[in-house]
Amino acid sequence: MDKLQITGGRPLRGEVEVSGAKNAALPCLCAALLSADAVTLENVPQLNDIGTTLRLLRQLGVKAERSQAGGEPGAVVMLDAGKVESLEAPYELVKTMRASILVLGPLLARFGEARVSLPGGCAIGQRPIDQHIKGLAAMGAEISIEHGFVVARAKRLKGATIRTDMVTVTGTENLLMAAVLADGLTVLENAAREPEIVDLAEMLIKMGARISGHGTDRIVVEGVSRLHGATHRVMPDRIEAGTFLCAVGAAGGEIVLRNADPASMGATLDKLAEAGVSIECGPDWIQAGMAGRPRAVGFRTLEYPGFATDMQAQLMALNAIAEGTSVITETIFENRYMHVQELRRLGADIEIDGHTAVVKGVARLSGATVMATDLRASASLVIAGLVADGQTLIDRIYHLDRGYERMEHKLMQLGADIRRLSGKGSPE
Ligand SMILES: CC(=O)N[C@H]1[C@@H](OP(=O)(O)OP(=O)(O)OC[C@H]2O[C@@H](n3ccc(=O)[nH]c3=O)[C@H](O)[C@@H]2O)O[C@H](CO)[C@@H](O)[C@@H]1O
Ligand SMILES: C=C(OP(=O)(O)O)C(=O)O
Repeated sequence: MDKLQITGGRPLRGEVEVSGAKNAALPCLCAALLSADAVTLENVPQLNDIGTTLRLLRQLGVKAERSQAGGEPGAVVMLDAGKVESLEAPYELVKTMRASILVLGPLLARFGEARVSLPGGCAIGQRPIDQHIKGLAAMGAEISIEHGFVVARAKRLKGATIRTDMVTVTGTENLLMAAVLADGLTVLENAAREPEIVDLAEMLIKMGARISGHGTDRIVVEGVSRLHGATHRVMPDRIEAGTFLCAVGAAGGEIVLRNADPASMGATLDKLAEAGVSIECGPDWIQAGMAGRPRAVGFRTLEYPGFATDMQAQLMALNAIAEGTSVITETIFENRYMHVQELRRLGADIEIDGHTAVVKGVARLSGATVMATDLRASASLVIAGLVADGQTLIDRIYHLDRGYERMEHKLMQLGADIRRLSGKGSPE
């Protein structure tokens, strides 16, 4: 398994390109299943999760080709779901990536049947899919759990008013993709408002879907009988961008992020400004600088437009070396503090009490060997490693590779002393 070796203490200086958003690209790739015509996606990041999704789509019979656009960051992916041969998402692929559940809505809506392996629990929490199932059942699907698979059938889905018990991002995406081909009107109440939902809705609209209210908590969909092909550019990754901003806030220096979407990053930008990071934004760029230690900033994770749970670990790493004490509350996932014990190995002073973490900023961290436990936990260890004295070795970075494109190259470009040590053996 690959490891990252970081020698800390260098400020970050220079420019980097933000990649396309993983969490927008994944549903957009699955949306290609909704049409028999070809769909082209631009600005698709090169990530393990994208590779897994393409393998899954190919297994279903979708023709999927990716090519690097000349001079453009990100890749172009062409998808043709004209000849879907299988309606089953197998355990081997679903177990490595929960977002595989996003094929359920499109397969059921277009083909009247789908079998998707149950994703199971994962490091950051239980993450059940009961709301996806409840919503599809409300649209008339017969759903059962058989041999570890969700088996769903419906001759044609019927529009319905669905109010999910909590705000769920992939739940909203699955129901939205199911509703676009359903018979009649669907109203999604308590819908997620994340920018990635808006990106997906915009792609579906280009394919001929009739959707309004995306970006609010009430999405209205008027079903159509078929969708056509389209070309769509995936939005920039607000979590990757926020991770680089936390890195410069902790390590110091001055960076410019290109191909960013500051409009989708309000809560993160506000918190970093509160921490003392100087921030200037244009329509698609962010300049951020930091001299000296940041100030501690408390926060609660919330659904969009609140502070994203996917940024919690990275801002905690910044707080670990800040002046003062911060109180952090994780409200979305029940087990998203796995990075804390690893940050402690680097010298951080963090106490956990239930959903709350109290972080007493320390003046210095010291390099050590640590283990990545999930995607954003890995990113927080990278940030801490950039600040720590001496060498930090981060093991199990396959988690990082799920969601960050060429992270070590981008950090190297900014002057960090970081390198990948290739190891043998593939992760489970
Ligand atoms: C691929 C993708 O876009 N992943 C993101 C998505 O995950 P994901 O869509 O899986 O997260 P959800 O928004 O669904 O989860 C929110 C909360 O609702 C619970 N829940 C959800 C669905 C359900 O049927 N039942 C249920 O109880 C979850 O366990 C969690 O506690 O949103 C999360 C919250 O912003 C992000 O951290 C993930 O990066
Ligand atoms: C938790 C995340 O992703 P996923 O939902 O794919 O596990 C994430 O992107 O931080």
